[in-house]
Amino acid sequence: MTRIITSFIDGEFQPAEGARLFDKRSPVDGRVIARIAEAPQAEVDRAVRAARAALRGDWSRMTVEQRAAMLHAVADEITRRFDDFVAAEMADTGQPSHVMTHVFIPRGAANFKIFADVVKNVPTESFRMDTPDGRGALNYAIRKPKGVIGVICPWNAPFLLMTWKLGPALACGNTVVVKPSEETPLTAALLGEVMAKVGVPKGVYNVVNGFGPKSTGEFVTTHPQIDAITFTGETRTGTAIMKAAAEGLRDVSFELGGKNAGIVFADADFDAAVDGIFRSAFLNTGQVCLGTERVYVERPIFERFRDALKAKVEAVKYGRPEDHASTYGPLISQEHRDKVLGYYQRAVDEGATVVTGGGVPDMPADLKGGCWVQPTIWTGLGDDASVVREEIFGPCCHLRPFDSEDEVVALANDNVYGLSTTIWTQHLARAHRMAERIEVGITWINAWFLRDLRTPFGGSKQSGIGREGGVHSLEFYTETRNVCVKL
Ligand SMILES: O=C(O)C(=O)/C=C/C=C/O
Repeated sequence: MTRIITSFIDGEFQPAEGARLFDKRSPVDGRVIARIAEAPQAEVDRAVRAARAALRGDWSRMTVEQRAAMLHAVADEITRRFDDFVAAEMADTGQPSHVMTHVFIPRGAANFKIFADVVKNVPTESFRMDTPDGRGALNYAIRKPKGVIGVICPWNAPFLLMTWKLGPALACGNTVVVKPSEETPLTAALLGEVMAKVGVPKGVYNVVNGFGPKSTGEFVTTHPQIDAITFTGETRTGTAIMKAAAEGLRDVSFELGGKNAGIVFADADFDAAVDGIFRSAFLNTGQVCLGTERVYVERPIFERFRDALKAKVEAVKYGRPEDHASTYGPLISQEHRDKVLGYYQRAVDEGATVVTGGGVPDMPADLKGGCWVQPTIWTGLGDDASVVREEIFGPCCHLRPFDSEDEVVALANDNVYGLSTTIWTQHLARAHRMAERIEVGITWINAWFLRDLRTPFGGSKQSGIGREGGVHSLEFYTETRNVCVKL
């Protein structure tokens, strides 16, 4: 019997009777692994009303300490059900177990803990002012929840990215209506079980599944009782959400697309740089917004680096995620696979040298229905080639030699996106100079995807709006009010 996932509203999963169901297929082999209830407008409205009612209920009467303790309890329950979350995310995404157990799922608990601790320790400001009568006045700021937050989640790191938004949203006393990607509904549903188990007041956490335009996503972002919208995903979708948010003047927090540069200088720790660029280009089958799709290598080591990266790519092990020997998974869907293969073809049409990959692997019969593509490396393209400029969001990268710091800074900045960069050099001063000059939100030096959750995180240019992380998240998830008392 195929599992049915329904909306989670006001602390309960909704009945499936009468719901319009759509298939969730495994990216590994194409099998239907669940049927998902698409939430119509009326159900989204019920979810928003439940979230609004919860704002005025027990949740709003909790002290910061009580709310923080409850979020720690959520984190502990996630940890207790760690294997269930790993299994659900593997089923949804097809990504190998080590990616889940070492990278994505541990962040679920961490994202709740960090913000439970931030809200307990963050100061608010106060100013004592002098007045003509000599008696003065006292100003102090207070932070209030923003209200009902619409959380629109992506499919590439579903649980990590959903909880990255839920942690601060709930820690600040808001309530949420979550719309997972239609590709990856399982962990959001599982989190509903956790919220109920922990005793998070009904209506604080609500989940409605469905699609984007003219479906659940649009119903959430256009709902007049949604006070703010946070979204991680493609820039084009972000633009549409921002237009919807303008009606009613709702605030937005966006982490959007990227065309991130990897930069390797000849003095880099060679093996570390090869490993780092390999991870940044091919982890999660290249489906990471922070991932590297264009690699600039200082000319003296270009061929050696190209050959070393090629060897690592050709050593990946395709396979089912639950098979611990697997080191490489499928793309999320046939639609996305077609998009990536379209870029593979365009690269060849534009004259690329295909160093490795460029097509579809010959999979065993039981996996032929999956969304598999070969990890791919190109060289030889001009700086205006589409695979050098446009976000592909797949397991591919273009390598280009460079000769100077100024040249590679100009190359890295020559893009509409500005999310992240990973730079490999042992020249300390140069590393800091580069970090100053490259127009991105996050720069890693001799590292990639190394995350301190207290730091400001977000994109420049068309890679996003706002910064989340540590105290920075409070700017979006609270309203700051000033009180001035005449003494
Ligand atoms: O590490 C994070 O907090 C985060 O947002 C990662 C984003 C990955 C996007 O694909």
